[in-house]
Amino acid sequence: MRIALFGYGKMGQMIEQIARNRGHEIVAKIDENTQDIDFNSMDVAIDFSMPEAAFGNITKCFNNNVPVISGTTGWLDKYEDAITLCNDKKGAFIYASNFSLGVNIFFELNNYLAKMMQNLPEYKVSLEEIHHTQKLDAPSGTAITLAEGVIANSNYSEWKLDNSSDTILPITSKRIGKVPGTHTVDYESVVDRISIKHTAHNREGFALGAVTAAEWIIGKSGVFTMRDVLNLG
Ligand SMILES: NC(=O)C1=CN([C@@H]2O[C@H](COP(=O)(O)OP(=O)(O)OC[C@H]3O[C@@H](n4cnc5c(N)ncnc54)[C@H](O)[C@@H]3O)[C@@H](O)[C@H]2O)C=CC1
Ligand SMILES: O=C(O)C1=N[C@H](C(=O)O)C[C@H](O)C1
Repeated sequence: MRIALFGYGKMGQMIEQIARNRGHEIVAKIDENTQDIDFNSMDVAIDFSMPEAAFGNITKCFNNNVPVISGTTGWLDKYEDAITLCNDKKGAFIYASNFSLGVNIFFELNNYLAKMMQNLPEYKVSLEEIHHTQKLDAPSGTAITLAEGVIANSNYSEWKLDNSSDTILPITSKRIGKVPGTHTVDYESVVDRISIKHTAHNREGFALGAVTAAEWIIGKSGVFTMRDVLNLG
């Protein structure tokens, strides 16, 4: 498979390593200075760039009939526009706030736990995410997906950073050293606490998930998620 990397930072470099080990070819490494892009040279694009760059990169790929795997976070105000364009162009698209197998299982667990806790108002929910100090967006995309999972299965109506009430689900973001990504969901009552936590030890899981998604999307058209790729039901 001929892969073009949109963004060749920490994640782009990790994806290159995993993709080569799986027998794929990296045909382009695109960054903010790239002038000419040969879209005919690629079978699939993987975008791990920056919040302000992601939508433009995705748009160019759809306009050139290239399937897109999108891992960049912090651009979701334009997500619906990306879906519309993908459908108009009969393209293929997967966005995931987190491509790792472990986090996608964690998402399922989070939804299940939220359903079980739905009618137990004595438990207050809160989310915490910890990442490295170079991270540009807060809260993390993963924390937003977790919050959306809780909200869909509870009486909370919205999430906010560092702000809570009976209807506002609080998210706390911490930036510490080189932490690859740690997410915790807490249910706290006066008598006890239930916590679920995912800790990434490195970036390999994110990169492997993105390459697996790229392998999976070849030959398909439509908008998909990691639930489809991982067959999580
Ligand atoms: N969905 C997931 O599983 C994961 C998502 N991420 C997200 O991926 C993104 C990238 O993360 P890192 O690699 O750690 O960041 P990074 O800062 O190390 O790399 C970003 C790269 O994007 C490049 N870039 C800037 N403008 C560009 C443009 N117009 N086109 C192409 N490239 C451009 C920069 O030159 C830089 O090298 C972030 O949004 C992060 O939150 C990170 C890890 C996992
Ligand atoms: O920027 C990162 O590093 C990460 N970003 C993603 C996010 O915002 O959730 C995924 C992962 O936690 C690492």
